[in-house]
Amino acid sequence: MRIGIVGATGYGGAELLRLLNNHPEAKNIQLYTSTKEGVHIEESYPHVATIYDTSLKPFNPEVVGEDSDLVFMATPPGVSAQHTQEIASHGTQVIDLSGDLRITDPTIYETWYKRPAAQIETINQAVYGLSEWNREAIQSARIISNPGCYPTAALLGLAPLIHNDAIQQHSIIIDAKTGTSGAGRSATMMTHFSEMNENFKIYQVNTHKHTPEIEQQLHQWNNESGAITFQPHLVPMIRGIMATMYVQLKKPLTSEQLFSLYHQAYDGKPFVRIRKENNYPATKEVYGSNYCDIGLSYDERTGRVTVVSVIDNMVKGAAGQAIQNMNLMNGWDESMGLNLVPVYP
Ligand SMILES: NC(=O)C1=CN([C@@H]2O[C@H](COP(=O)(O)OP(=O)(O)OC[C@H]3O[C@@H](n4cnc5c(N)ncnc54)[C@H](OP(=O)(O)O)[C@@H]3O)[C@@H](O)[C@H]2O)C=CC1
Ligand SMILES: CC(=O)N[C@@H](CCC(=O)OP(=O)(O)O)C(=O)O
Repeated sequence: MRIGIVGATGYGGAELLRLLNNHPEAKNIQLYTSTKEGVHIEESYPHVATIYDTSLKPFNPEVVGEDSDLVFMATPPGVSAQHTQEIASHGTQVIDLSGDLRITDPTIYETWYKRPAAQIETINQAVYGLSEWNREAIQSARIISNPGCYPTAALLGLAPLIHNDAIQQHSIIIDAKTGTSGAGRSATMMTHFSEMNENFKIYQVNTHKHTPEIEQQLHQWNNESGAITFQPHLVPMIRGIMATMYVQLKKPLTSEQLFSLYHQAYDGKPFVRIRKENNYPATKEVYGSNYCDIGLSYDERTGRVTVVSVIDNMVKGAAGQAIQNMNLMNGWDESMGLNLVPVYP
């Protein structure tokens, strides 16, 4: 398959390069740039020297569409909104890692992203690529909106309870922590070493753009579901997300019933692992892999469940899930190229 990566010099692009090197169907990979035409990828990323002997080509959506069977858009907000339709018009599959096509209501997108939404025709064609829960639609999709990193961790953790209508409306609190690679390769005041090392920050309080994305999917699963509290934090690590979620149950569950809901949902799904009782996942235990590990506890005193969900933001939260979706779209084994043991320690 001929694959194009737009935004190959960014962190999402670099992670696609790492993973696609082990993918048997990814034979012909072209890399596109908006600023570094003609530069060898090794100059941006010496760690891929001798593995990718390729120079960056200028990003022209018409050429990219013509020359590719599938394109990954690993680009900042706004780029996919503008160019996906033209790329897809060549019959090319598009997987967008940005948030441009995830929100189905353009008014909600514009409120949270503070920029113009994509054309409604493009948004309507895009299928939300939460691989474990939207398989049939993904299998027949031409355009995928790859989920955000926080929504992936949060939604995989909440799905079994929401599907079983077990949660009291308005009781969902998602307390999430991420590493700095989530902010991309460009240095910012928020993430540079002196600001972030030995520090722990809360950010975008009640205003993060992943809030409507999580609410939209929860509502599609259960129309009783409404507003949530979602609070991101930045911690001094590079990769990883931990979403700790607190939800009030409608009726008490035994611990056995709680674990049974999660096993019914995820047994047979290769990338979601449910921990045993009293065992909680750490971000390092999924580092560099496509796993989402989930730990659970029901507190009889409060009637609340605590769900702990961890992913690697660069893999299951971006490039890994994008490749899982590429596999589903093309009728391949969903694990193809993704059989990675987490890097530990
Ligand atoms: N990092 C993460 O953990 C995750 C990221 N995402 C999303 O994936 C997308 C990429 O993120 P990430 O790789 O971290 O970001 P980076 O900032 O590291 O990389 C983005 C790349 O996009 C390219 N680019 C910028 N403007 C344009 C343009 N107008 N046309 C074409 N290419 C352009 C740049 O490359 P060049 O200058 O060579 O053109 C740049 O290297 C973002 O939307 C991000 O929000 C989603 C989930 C997780
Ligand atoms: C540390 C940091 O800044 N993380 C990013 C992660 C989100 C992201 O990558 O955005 P999309 O997946 O929606 O494009 C953030 O909070 O905005």
